[in-house]
Amino acid sequence: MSITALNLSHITYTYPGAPEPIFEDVTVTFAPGWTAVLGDNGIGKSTLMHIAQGKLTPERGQVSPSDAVIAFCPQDVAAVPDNLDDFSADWSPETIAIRDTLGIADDWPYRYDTLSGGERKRLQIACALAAHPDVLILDEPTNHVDAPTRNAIAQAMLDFTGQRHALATTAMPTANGQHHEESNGKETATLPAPRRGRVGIVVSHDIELIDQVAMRCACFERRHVGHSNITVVTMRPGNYTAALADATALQAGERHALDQASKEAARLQRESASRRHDAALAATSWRANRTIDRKDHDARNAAKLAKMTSVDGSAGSAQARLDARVEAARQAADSITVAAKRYDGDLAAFAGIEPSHATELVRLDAGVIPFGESAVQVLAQSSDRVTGCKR
Ligand SMILES: Nc1ncnc2c1ncn2[C@@H]1O[C@H](COP(=O)(O)OP(=O)(O)OP(=O)(O)O)[C@@H](O)[C@H]1O
Repeated sequence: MSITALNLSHITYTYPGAPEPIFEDVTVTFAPGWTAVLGDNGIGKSTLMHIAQGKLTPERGQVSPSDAVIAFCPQDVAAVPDNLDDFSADWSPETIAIRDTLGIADDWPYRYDTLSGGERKRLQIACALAAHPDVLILDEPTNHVDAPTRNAIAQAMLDFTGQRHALATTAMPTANGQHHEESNGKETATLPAPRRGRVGIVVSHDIELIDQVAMRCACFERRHVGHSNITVVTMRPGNYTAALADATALQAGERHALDQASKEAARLQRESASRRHDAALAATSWRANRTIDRKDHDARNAAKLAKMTSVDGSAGSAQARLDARVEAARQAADSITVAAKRYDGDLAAFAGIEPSHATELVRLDAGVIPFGESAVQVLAQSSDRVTGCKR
């Protein structure tokens, strides 16, 4: 069978006892050809692969098509392939081609326990390929293997999707001392389109492998939106190098957009606070006007102007409009998602702290603010004077 894609739609999953879901409403489509799954340790790559295979059932969401044949090759080389016996007896042309590409010696299926780690890995992958799945998931297939083995694995992966292409070759020794022509990984052509409706998914941190085989990268990322972090999966075209360039450019743009939106929200907030302050002063001045000397025309005119600009209805509605703009600007800033910061030991950079250039940090109305057993008293007409006092 051949499939058009493996679809994971609106997946939500929480491990039993975990305080929050590891995924919430995650949707990702794996098209034919190889997709590299990238992301930090512990972000949930293996978990999503278990959901794809049906080993874990999501609380919400579906995997389709439900009848796709999915083979999984685990990271652990100790895991003996389920179909090892079938493989040992399979001498079909397709399986012979797989044996040749991966340099599988005839006796290997009969002595799995005595094989080296790299040999077991090749045999595990050969068995998974020999099952002719619609979807093949490889979990870290090149951990602890040498360069010739990695290149043999890459070539077998490309054969699976019908994407073998011209690579320079080197001789790879097998356990029997035979020499086997294998790729040295130097690509001589760009990756051709897959010729079969077969989906390959490789979870890997091996940049060289990903650059050799991947048509696209499913990037698992923690994203900061509003006031929380969520896990999203972003599909980026191309191999690791292309996906990294894409992600870097996008992140720079997002950070810039967030900075601009945050600055605009802060500017409007300052303007709103300043107008409130002016309005409060004007109101005070208007009340004081009653006691201004009749002959002090300057003072009386200033007080009248203050009333007109601040305490009448139009000033009130202008303030309301400004407050609405402040709220809209805040919501705009909150809706921008950016890559969540990772803590690398630099607290100022992690928390986004930088010295303020403002001459005024806070302006408080006069009064007393309860503060635990103490209180903070703000003196009238002196926004720069704040004193602490016992209640
Ligand atoms: N059975 C489980 N019960 C509870 N939590 C689990 C279980 N299995 C995994 N986790 C947690 O889920 C998170 C994701 O794990 P997962 O193995 O999917 O990550 P990963 O991206 O594949 O990591 P790595 O790159 O290190 O292999 C981790 O924090 C892990 O501790």
